[in-house]
Amino acid sequence: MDGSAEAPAAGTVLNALATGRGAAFAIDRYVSATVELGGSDVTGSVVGEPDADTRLVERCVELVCETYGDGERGGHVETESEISMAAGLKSSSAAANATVLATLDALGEAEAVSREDAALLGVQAARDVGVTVTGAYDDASASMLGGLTVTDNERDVLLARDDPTWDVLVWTPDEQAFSADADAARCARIAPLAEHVEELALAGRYGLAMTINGFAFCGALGFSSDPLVEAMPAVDGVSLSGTGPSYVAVGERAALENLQESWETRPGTTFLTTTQHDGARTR
Ligand SMILES: Nc1ncnc2c1ncn2[C@@H]1O[C@H](COP(=O)(O)OP(=O)(O)OP(=O)(O)O)[C@@H](O)[C@H]1O
Ligand SMILES: O=C(O)C1=C[C@@H](O)[C@@H](O)[C@H](O)C1
Repeated sequence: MDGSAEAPAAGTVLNALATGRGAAFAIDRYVSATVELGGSDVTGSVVGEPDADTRLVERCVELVCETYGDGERGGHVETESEISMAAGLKSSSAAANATVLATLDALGEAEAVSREDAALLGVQAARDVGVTVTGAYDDASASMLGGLTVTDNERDVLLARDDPTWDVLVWTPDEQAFSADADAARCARIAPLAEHVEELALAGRYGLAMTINGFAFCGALGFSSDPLVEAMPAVDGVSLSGTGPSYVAVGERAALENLQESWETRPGTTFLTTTQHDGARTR
């Protein structure tokens, strides 16, 4: 009983740590998962990361087997990622989505379960193992469904989904920032700005929404706003992604290539990609 799947990473339009409402968009970089069911224990590994914390993906396998299985209890999950962990690019949501779909694939149930329900199992797993503040259904839904989603993470409700087509530039500094360690109390102080970002996003003004989000959350979480100022006004939108440390900019390819020359003088890595519209899939 084997299964495999992949799910895209994502960037942020609105960080949900201020109000519980967030927005994210899928990008064309992937986390893949392969699952072999059997035995009585669930184990996990991450290719190239022998010390990685695998509790999230193991919990995903357990929850899928409990919910949709026929008595299966054990198995092994291995993930492989094109993006760094704890970089703000939603690798946890993508790993959870890929693992949930791969486990459903192994059970022969991948087509019988809605993508929203599959994403919600990953959200539950993330809450169970404590790697999220709000549950991050914004990140999980963008990765599972593709495109851009706006969600209420307190009620786990999808408020809107859209398909903007952008080129995307990402800069990931040489550091990690785990979402669960973010200062949620400081984020709550900027709630009026987050409410404004949400209104803009629900009105389809994604670029301005994400740029205001960027300045607000750089302030709240202690990241530099210099990369945002450098990016404006040539791009459609630019923000800190998630709880950092990555920054994402969206817009026209030529403007992003110019910005890449400036961002890549900083320590870390940059890459150009695009929005992704199809979401997670079995392989
Ligand atoms: N590729 C992966 N494979 C397995 N587990 C992963 C993977 N990526 C993330 N995780 C799990 O998610 C945990 C928390 O990740 P974290 O939320 O900090 O990262 P992120 O999703 O990259 O960041 P953000 O939510 O800011 O985008 C990790 O400690 C790990 O347990
Ligand atoms: O852990 C969380 O709840 C979150 C983490 C970040 O990715 C945020 O961007 C997201 O909106 C919520």
